[in-house]
Amino acid sequence: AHGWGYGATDGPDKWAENFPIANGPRQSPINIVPKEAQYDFSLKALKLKYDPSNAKGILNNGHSFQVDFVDDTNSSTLTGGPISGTYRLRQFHFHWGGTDDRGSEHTVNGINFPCELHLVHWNTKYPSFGEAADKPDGLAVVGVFLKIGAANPRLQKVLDALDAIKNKGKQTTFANFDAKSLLPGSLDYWTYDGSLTTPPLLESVTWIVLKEPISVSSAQMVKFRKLLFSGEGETPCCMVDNYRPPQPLKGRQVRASFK
Ligand SMILES: NS(=O)(=O)c1ccc(C(=O)NCc2ccccc2F)cc1
Ligand SMILES: [Zn+2]
Repeated sequence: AHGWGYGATDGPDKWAENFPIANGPRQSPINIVPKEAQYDFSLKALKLKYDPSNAKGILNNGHSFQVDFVDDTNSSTLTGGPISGTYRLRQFHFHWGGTDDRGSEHTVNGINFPCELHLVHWNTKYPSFGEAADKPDGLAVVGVFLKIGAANPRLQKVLDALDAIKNKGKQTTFANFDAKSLLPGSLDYWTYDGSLTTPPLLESVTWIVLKEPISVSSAQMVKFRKLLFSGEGETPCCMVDNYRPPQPLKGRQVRASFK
């Protein structure tokens, strides 16, 4: 079966067996080298318009947890930046490590952050997320690094919901959440053409990685790590290290929206 995970037998080094695109030309994540990123004056400012009332639920999908949004109207959208047209917010989720020294998917000059937030959007030129997910311009994901520091009050509502979704497959309602509150002060970004960082690893993502991290405390990271990959009644397996390591750039250009 297409069971994949992050363990020794089903982790990133094994994904190419069922998903050969894992060795494709535009895989994600990557290591970002700021000095090698080209400043592009034609890149527009990111415009993120999120309606808190679109938040629907929070789900443990066995690989991460995600907050899902109602995406049947253009009330929560991403425009501007490197993309053309309008992309709708579908969900956000995180990747994190077993300790504070690792966990992010993208790295900067080889540095890992303890956690990375992904806000997933799909191009409304296609009728649905599923239709957009395998098109070269189908998806746009905004990546935000989390850096150990002061506790982040904006994360607290998300973290407090995790006790209710400890096991794979559990979900609960999650209403009235402003995803914009998770963004840093600056929307300066790096951008490059990439892929989903989990199977099916589709090469359909315009990546937009913000330069400025948001804060998270060590105590808050402990809460992420209380989640389980495993389902109820299965041998408990802590949900940690659910990140893919950086992939070969294969000649791609990383552009910067800032000097
Ligand atoms: N870590 S990330 O790159 O931001 C990422 C974002 C979304 C997905 C996803 O939706 N997978 C399920 C899926 C894939 C394709 C079609 C339909 C799906 F539901 C996977 C990875
Ligand atoms: Zn992700």
